Amino acid sequence: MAETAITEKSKGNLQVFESEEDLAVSLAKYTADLSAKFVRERATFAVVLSGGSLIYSLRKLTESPYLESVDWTKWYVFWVDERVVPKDHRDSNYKLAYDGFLSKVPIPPGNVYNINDALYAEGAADDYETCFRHLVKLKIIESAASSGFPKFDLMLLGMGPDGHVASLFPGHPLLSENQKWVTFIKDSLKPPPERITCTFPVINSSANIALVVCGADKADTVYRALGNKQDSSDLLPVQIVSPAEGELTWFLDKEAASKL
Ligand SMILES: O=C1O[C@H](COP(=O)(O)O)[C@@H](O)[C@H](O)[C@H]1O
Repeated sequence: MAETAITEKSKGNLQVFESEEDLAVSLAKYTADLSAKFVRERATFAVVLSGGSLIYSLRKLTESPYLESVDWTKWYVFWVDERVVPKDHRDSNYKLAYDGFLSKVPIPPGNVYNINDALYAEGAADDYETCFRHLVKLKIIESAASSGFPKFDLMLLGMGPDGHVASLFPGHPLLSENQKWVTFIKDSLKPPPERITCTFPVINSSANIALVVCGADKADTVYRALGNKQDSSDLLPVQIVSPAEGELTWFLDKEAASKL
């Protein structure tokens, strides 16, 4: 394993890998270890997925030894964001995750909570929030003691080259949404324009967040987020990721970290 650096920063734990392949190996172990911990402690593991390149980086989890050793029956799966398209559409984050991850591991289908693709954006966001509230009552999702927002065990986030996370884009008014758990956007600059997204209070209530970022096209944004020169005005979405009571771990390949 060619891990080049592990350092502690106020911005979270930073892990930089020689290659995306090494990153994927480490991400699988990190996720499997958290799964074992939460299954031991509370008999469930509530995991939130992103779309995009993150799904490819989860591939090692679908292989030995994790395919056999992870207690997949205890997993509950959610999405941090989804595009308002049918779930068999090529832009669907559900389809991406199903094809690249979920179809390869024995998670009970009833534990997979995709966003309702039969509803318009507003309705789908409300419906997903209602689903979260129900599962918090059932204690499948924990509740953050201080805020009452849902506290997922693990949130696996990607980051776009512009610094967006989930469907929370730079400069968008939704960055300051502080009441809703799930909301919608109809003017995403990255297509498709209509999306559903968890809000920052939900993201930042997570017990663990992994920010998984690969590729030279993201190096400038990673530098802006993690480099020494910090500008607190006009924060990028990725700079707002800061779990209040949880742990943030950055998984970077060396291209993404090349400007640090
Ligand atoms: O549109 C989206 O983009 C981000 C980042 O994707 P990536 O391919 O650059 O890693 C993704 O995390 C998000 O879920 C997705 O809807």
